[in-house]
Amino acid sequence: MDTTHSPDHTAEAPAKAADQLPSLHEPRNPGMVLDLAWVRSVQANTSAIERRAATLPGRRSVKKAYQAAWLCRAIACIDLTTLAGDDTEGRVRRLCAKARQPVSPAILDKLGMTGLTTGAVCVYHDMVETAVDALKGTNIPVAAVSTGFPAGLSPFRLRIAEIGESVAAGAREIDIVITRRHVLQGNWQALYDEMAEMREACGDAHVKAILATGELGTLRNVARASLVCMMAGADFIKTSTGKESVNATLPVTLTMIRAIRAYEERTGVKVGYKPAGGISKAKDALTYLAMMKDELGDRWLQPDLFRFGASSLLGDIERQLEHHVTGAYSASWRHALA
Ligand SMILES: O=C[C@H](O)COP(=O)(O)O
Repeated sequence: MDTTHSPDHTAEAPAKAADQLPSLHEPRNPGMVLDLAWVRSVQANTSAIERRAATLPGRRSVKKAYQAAWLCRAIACIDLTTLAGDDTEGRVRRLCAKARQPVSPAILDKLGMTGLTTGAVCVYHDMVETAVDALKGTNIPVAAVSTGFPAGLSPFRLRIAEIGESVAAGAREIDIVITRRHVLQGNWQALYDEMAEMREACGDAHVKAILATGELGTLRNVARASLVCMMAGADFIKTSTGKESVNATLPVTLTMIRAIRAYEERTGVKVGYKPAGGISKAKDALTYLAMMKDELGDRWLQPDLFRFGASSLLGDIERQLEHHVTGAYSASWRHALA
């Protein structure tokens, strides 16, 4: 896999504000036969990847109006998430209200923006119906974490059945978790078969493959698992459940998005990317967006190809936007839910 550095670009605003985003939809990833020779040939130069990841935040600086535009784009790409054992219908309905109107109308008005929503709402299967109901009249999809999230170790037939139930309940996106053991044992055929069967169970719902990268041991494993999941038809590859001890990181992101680039170069198919877990600061969101732009180009700054999996990021972005238009920071408790 190519690990050469892409050239830096001047940090500039995303071409269009969120309310002017065209409704883009790539054809779904049809997958391909498992190419074991390709998988086994993939390497990851860990020290080069870590060096590159370490320099990116320092080289990036977007200010003022550009920063506000980038932050609005980040909001449009958030899978606004609640995945807690004590989730209630009330919490999910409040989250959905936030997804419909992520920033106060007064702030949006000053930014000259309308129609901004999050990319999706992400919940456990049990909360899908509530979320679908709360989002009626919008085009915001509900994403369900199915397949025995977060460990993914329930009996396989139950994981497949859970996907079917989430789709029947109205989920338009399914975040599945892979069996880490298959990666750790280099059992690529088993990973491919599992992923392909899960994708089939999703039907028309788009499928995001959660790799749980913090449990895969090496960046080489991350790169190979990314490729196998794409070969088996994943529409998105996603870093983490948010429940591992290490979740989304920049080195993992570089590794995964370079796998996406290699897959596109070989097949012509664009697969989406979702970093998830522990992304809670606006400045981190900007770093991720800059990395997507550098490595994959502007097309991957759209919500059909890029999402943040995040439960608390929106609150910090909202504070930054409020600061941008008023010059003052509000207390973080004012943005408690998201
Ligand atoms: O998929 C999304 C993650 O579970 C959210 O993680 P977070 O609560 O650390 O933002």
